[in-house]
Amino acid sequence: MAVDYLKRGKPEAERSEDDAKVRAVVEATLSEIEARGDAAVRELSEKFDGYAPENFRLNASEIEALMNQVSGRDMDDIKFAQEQVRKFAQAQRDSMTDIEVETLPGVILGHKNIPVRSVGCYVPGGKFPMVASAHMSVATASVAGVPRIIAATPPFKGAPNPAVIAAMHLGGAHEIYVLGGIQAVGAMAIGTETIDPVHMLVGPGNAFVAEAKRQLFGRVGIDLFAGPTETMVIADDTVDAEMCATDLLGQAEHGYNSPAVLVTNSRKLATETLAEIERLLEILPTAETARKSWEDYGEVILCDSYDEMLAVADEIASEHVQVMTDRDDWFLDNMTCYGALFLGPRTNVANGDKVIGTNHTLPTKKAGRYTGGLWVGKFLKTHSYQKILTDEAAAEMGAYCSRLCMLEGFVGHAEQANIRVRRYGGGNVPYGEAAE
Ligand SMILES: NC(=O)c1ccc[n+]([C@@H]2O[C@H](COP(=O)([O-])OP(=O)(O)OC[C@H]3O[C@@H](n4cnc5c(N)ncnc54)[C@H](O)[C@@H]3O)[C@@H](O)[C@H]2O)c1
Ligand SMILES: [Zn+2]
Repeated sequence: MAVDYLKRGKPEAERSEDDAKVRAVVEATLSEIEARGDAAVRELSEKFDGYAPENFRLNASEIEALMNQVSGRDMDDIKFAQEQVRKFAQAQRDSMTDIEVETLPGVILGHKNIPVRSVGCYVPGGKFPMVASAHMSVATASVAGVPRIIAATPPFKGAPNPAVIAAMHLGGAHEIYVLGGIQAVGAMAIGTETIDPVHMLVGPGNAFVAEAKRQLFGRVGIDLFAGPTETMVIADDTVDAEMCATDLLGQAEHGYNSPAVLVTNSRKLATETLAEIERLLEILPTAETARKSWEDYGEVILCDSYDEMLAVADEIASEHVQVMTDRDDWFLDNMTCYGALFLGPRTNVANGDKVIGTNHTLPTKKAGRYTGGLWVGKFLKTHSYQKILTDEAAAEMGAYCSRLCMLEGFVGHAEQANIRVRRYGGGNVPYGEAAE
């Protein structure tokens, strides 16, 4: 490919070194929680968040008091956003049907969608109190019909954040814990003296949270690998540098490690965007983190053609992909690896993050190659079942089954089939006489 990097981020080797450090911290911390439960959780919360109240779980009157601190306007905005998330989640839920089909006469196969019985929703809150993450996990779990929804978020500046707690409560959380990071996801998945373990963890978070979920996978289910935010802008000459720079920095501000990548076929747009980013970094109040992310992870990739832009974008598999070209729907039709697409200059990633109704918990670190984001379907387990209704079907399926079992040498398996051929088919077992 003839792509030209006008700006490159840190080399891959340095990125994997950072990952290895995080892996080691997470492993040690999870073992602590496993070994010492609540005591370890308390020490970790004190160490990382300077927070160690008598109870990490908020009681009903604490929740009410916090909700009372949220202004009417903020409350209405939170309700509006949750309504959009619920509407789309409900439409997606309605698209998933239980099925039952007769594949052969008398042979019935089906599947049922069953909600996970308990989930732990992590709502990030280290740098920013991420109110919207509560809609994405808690409200969506509630649309799925999860009977026990617990939610955790770190204290923000030393105390529970009223708007985040309000969103968790309105979203339908049954238990709310003010706990962050590895100790939050560890406690919810492993369980402690005071927290009943859940069956599945969901929600985004920083590198520590995402890695902790990854290490806990197997013991519990997880939604997906949703770590530090990534964004990509695919643009041509139909948009200007101010729009592209704004969209890149708008997501780079998440933290010190959020990749923002411009993929374009216009050298003019590429160079102007580089200059525009420098200009905006002088005035953006969150420039400190945005600049660090941009310097370490920002990239500007110049391509020769739209096909090449598509190939580069699929290879990177960015979490958010904002497309602003003369053929946005062509990208929708042809892109295969990404978290979510934001199509056309009127759309933007912040809409998706906060309000439009699609889920903002999305795959990072190339996880978009094998999964989409969190959605109502992730809270549902699809289980199959089968039944044979007639003697004829039992005998016919049994004959095939018996021979196929013996093909693999499974005599005990074959007997399961044979006994049914004898009882319901009235005939000889398929390998019967010869084998006896
Ligand atoms: N992929 C997605 O869908 C998505 C969506 C929204 C947000 N995000 C990401 O969520 C993240 C939020 O990060 P945040 O840090 O603001 O909040 P966070 O709640 O994820 O993490 C805060 C916690 O991290 C722990 N922590 C901090 N430094 C630590 C250290 N050195 N060792 C161990 N633990 C440590 C602390 O316990 C603290 O409570 C951002 O990276 C953002 O990009 C991702
Ligand atoms: Zn964002």
